[in-house]
Parts: sequence; structure tokens; C-alpha cells
Amino acid sequence: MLSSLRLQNFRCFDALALEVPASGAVFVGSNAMGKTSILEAVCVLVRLQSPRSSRMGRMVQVETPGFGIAGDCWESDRQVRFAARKGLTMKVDDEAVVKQGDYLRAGGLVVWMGNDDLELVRGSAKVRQRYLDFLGCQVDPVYRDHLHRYQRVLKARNLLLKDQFPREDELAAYSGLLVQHGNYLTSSRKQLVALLEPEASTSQATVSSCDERVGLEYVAGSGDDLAASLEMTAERERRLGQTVAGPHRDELRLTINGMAANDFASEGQQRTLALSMKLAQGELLQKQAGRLPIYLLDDIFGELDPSRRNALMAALPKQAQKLITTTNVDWMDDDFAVIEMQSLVAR
Ligand SMILES: Nc1ncnc2c1ncn2[C@@H]1O[C@H](COP(=O)(O)OP(=O)(O)OP(=O)(O)O)[C@@H](O)[C@H]1O
Repeated sequence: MLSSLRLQNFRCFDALALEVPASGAVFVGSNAMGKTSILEAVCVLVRLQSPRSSRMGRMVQVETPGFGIAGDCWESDRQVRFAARKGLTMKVDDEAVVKQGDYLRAGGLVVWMGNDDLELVRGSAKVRQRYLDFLGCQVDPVYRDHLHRYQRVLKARNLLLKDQFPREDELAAYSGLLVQHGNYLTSSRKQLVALLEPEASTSQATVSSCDERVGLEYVAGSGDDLAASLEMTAERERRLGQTVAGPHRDELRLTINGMAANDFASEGQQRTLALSMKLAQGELLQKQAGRLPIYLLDDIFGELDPSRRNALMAALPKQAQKLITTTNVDWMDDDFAVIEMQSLVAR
């Protein structure tokens, strides 16, 4: 749980300091007032990553050297600073933490729900991979190490494959590492998907109030055995100059009542499924990590009809802290603390 947040040179904010109630808050204001930026800052403070941008530099307020985010969360004072020259630095209770993994291990959990979540159903396989990775990194600290190493090896291996005459011994060394980290990701993602499926079905039934069966099928981009797949695709990857087998080619197929959700489901069903996937993420985090995540809900209510809106609010765990952004609160009947963006004058 987050009890306070302080920002410095973060996106549109020169400086900001606010107290956050235990049950959460609703940030209300017109467009471009910085609502999403506040939720994004919370996500960076807790998980060292943003759902909006993979580059920390983008979050630095223009014409300033770097940003700072700090806050009391889970009973410790956490601080994250970013400057182009120094990169990301972290402190917990004023003590520097060198490794991001250590910072994250002792930190909190997050579920992000945004209005582009529909991409989870309609978008490319990469979006669903990122969804699984965001969950995997939170339930299993080792997952993050394997993911980062896999991504680094993949990049280096692809560079080598672009070479007209790649060195065989170098390629073999990269293949060995790719298999080692790839196998870990494949088996973890497979397990996550098996655990997510029943949670997503339950959430879908709750939010849609219909008996819709949700199916999640994990299709491994490494085939049955990554080492064998690399051998089989050796000629093709030399021709294309890139690695064609491995978890970066994973797919997570989503179905409703047995039919592909991206092709056959209505827009309403797709939106509900996207919400259900996020609710399932929260349920799994709570079960696997034994703690409640913070729910960051960025402007999602405008797209929902009143019945789904209410069903979603009811489906969120009562005890969880929820930070919500919206342009108006007319629809809200819950007694959430409302924070008017205009009142946050220290910008
Ligand atoms: N790095 C940056 N430096 C300075 N300003 C930025 C930076 N990045 C974004 N902004 C500005 O911050 C403002 C707030 O953006 P944000 O997306 O947080 O607003 P919002 O209240 O969520 O808007 P909406 O309701 O339209 O989603 C925008 O005007 C945007 O242009």
C-alpha cells in the first residue's frame, strides 16, 4: 500500500506531494492535467517500469536533467531517481539499493488497467507476451533475470546472424544461452497461463454476467524443444538474419466459448475479456505472492457501460488500494476520496 507520493521533474510535474488514503483515490480533471502521469509514477516507484514507455528518458520533464519519485509504500520510504548520465538509482529507507532485483523483491505489486487494454485481445502476440512478463516478474524474481538475459542474448544472436559469415563457435555459445533462458521462460509462461485460465473465466462471468467460457492457450514459440527447433531452423534464420524460434515467438490464444476472441467476439466481449485478463492477473498475484496488489485504473470507465462499470468495481478486491483516473465522477457511487487535479497546484 502506498501512503504518500512525491514527484520531481516527472513529466508535466515540477514538484508534487500528496497523501494517498489506504483505500485509494480518484484523480479527477480535464485532459492533459497529469492524471496518467501520477499513476505511471506509482508504477515506476513500485515496479521500476512504466506501462506507457520502455524508456525512462521519456518521463523526464523536458529541459530538466532527470526525475525523482519517492513515497511511503509498504512501510518503507522508497526513492527512485533517473538521470540520463547515471541511469536509474534506488533507495529504500535512505539506503542505496544497487540491484533492481533486490529493490523489487522487497517491494509491492501492481495491476495496471488502461483504456488500451483492448490491445490484449486485438493486438499482436507481443502485447500478450508483455502481459505474461509483467505478471511473471512479479510472482517470481528469477523470471525477470531470465527474461532480461534472454532479451540480451537474442539481440546479440540476431546481430551475429546478420553477418554474412557468422562465427560458428560464437553462434553455438549464444544458442546455448538462448536455450537456457528460453526454456525457463517457456515453462514459467506455460504454468502462468494454466493458472490464469480459471481466474479469467470467473472474472469474465462476473463482469459480463453471462456464462461465457474463456479459453487461454499457450503456444510456445520454441516448439517442443528449443534446442531442436534452433537446429531445424538454422538455414532459415541465416537466410532471414534473425532467430525464428524461441519465447519471443510465443502466442497466447484467447477464446470465448471456443471461438477466437480477436476474430469472433463482439467489441463489448473483447473489452470485458481484457478487463477479465487484468482481474485474473490481480487474483493470481494475490494467490502466488500472498499480498494484495495496488490497482492502477487509468481512465477505463468512459469506455464501459454502467452495468460493466459497476460489475468491475464490485469485482475488484475490497481491501485492495485503488488509484483511479477519470475526467468526471458523475458515474461514481462509491465513497472514494476524490482528488481534484486542479488542487494539485505545485506543478
Ligand atoms: N516528459 C515530459 N515533460 C513535460 N511534459 C510532459 C512530458 N511527457 C508528457 N508531458 C505532458 O504532460 C501532460 C499530462 O499528460 P497525462 O497523460 O498525464 O495527462 P492526463 O491528465 O492523463 O490526460 P488525459 O485525460 O488526456 O489522458 C500532457 O500535456 C503531456 O504533453
